Amino acid sequence: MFKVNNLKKSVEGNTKEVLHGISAEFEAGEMIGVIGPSGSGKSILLQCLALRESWNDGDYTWDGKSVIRGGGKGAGKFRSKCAYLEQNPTLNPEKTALKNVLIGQAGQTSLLRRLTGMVRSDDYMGAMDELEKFGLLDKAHLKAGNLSGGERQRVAICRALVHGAGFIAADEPVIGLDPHSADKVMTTLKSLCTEQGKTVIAALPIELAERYCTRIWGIYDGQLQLDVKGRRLTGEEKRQIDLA
Ligand SMILES: Nc1ncnc2c1ncn2[C@@H]1O[C@H](COP(=O)(O)OP(=O)(O)OP(=O)(O)O)[C@@H](O)[C@H]1O
Repeated sequence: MFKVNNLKKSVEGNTKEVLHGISAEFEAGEMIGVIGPSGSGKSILLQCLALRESWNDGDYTWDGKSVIRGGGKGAGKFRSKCAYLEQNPTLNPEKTALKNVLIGQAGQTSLLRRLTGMVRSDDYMGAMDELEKFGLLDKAHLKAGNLSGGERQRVAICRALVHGAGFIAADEPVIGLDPHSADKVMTTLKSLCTEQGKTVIAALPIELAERYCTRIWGIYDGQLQLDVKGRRLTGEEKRQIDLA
């Protein structure tokens, strides 16, 4: 179980608090859609939960173990189990999809590996297996720069999994994609939860959160205003987070 208690985060030299004490518990296998108006704190919350940002106050535990009490970046073994997917994944456009998967993401794999690109043959097989699972085998040897947006996002998901992510925070992972590609990415994320017991927390438009997620968090002004099962939200619920 993951538990976050009274998480507070300030920016601009700690002069502006943007998360005002978020508390929640969630389980492995959940797919949580985070919705809320622009500037409400969705991205920064995801970055804290994926240990890409430090926070100022509050505890965060995984199965009762403190990730870093009182906030902090770089919680070693925990950090390598989390992946953070950005809107436009940072793949090296000059390297193949396979190589991008193998080398890994900053924060999840060592700098040495990313600089030298050195990998073992087991890793190669693992990466090819993962690419195949997501229907990307025929793209493995294409340069990432020549892939579509949806394919790039799915390569980034493969990369996260190959490097051991059990927890994936995704910041608007389908923004700018056509509906078909968006559906493929969302289905991929959902299958990680239902079939592999991974945990996904994604900032999403309401309609996608309602359609794909098992749970919905509504953020308004740095606070968790809404925490409900994944379903169509009522007008009143949308009004609570100013999305009516
Ligand atoms: N590095 C930073 N420096 C200063 N302010 C920041 C920083 N990061 C975030 N903020 C502020 O924190 C608040 C929350 O930002 P965040 O990006 O988390 O919002 P969001 O809900 O993801 O918005 P959007 O939907 O537009 O992406 C905003 O007021 C934003 O301006």
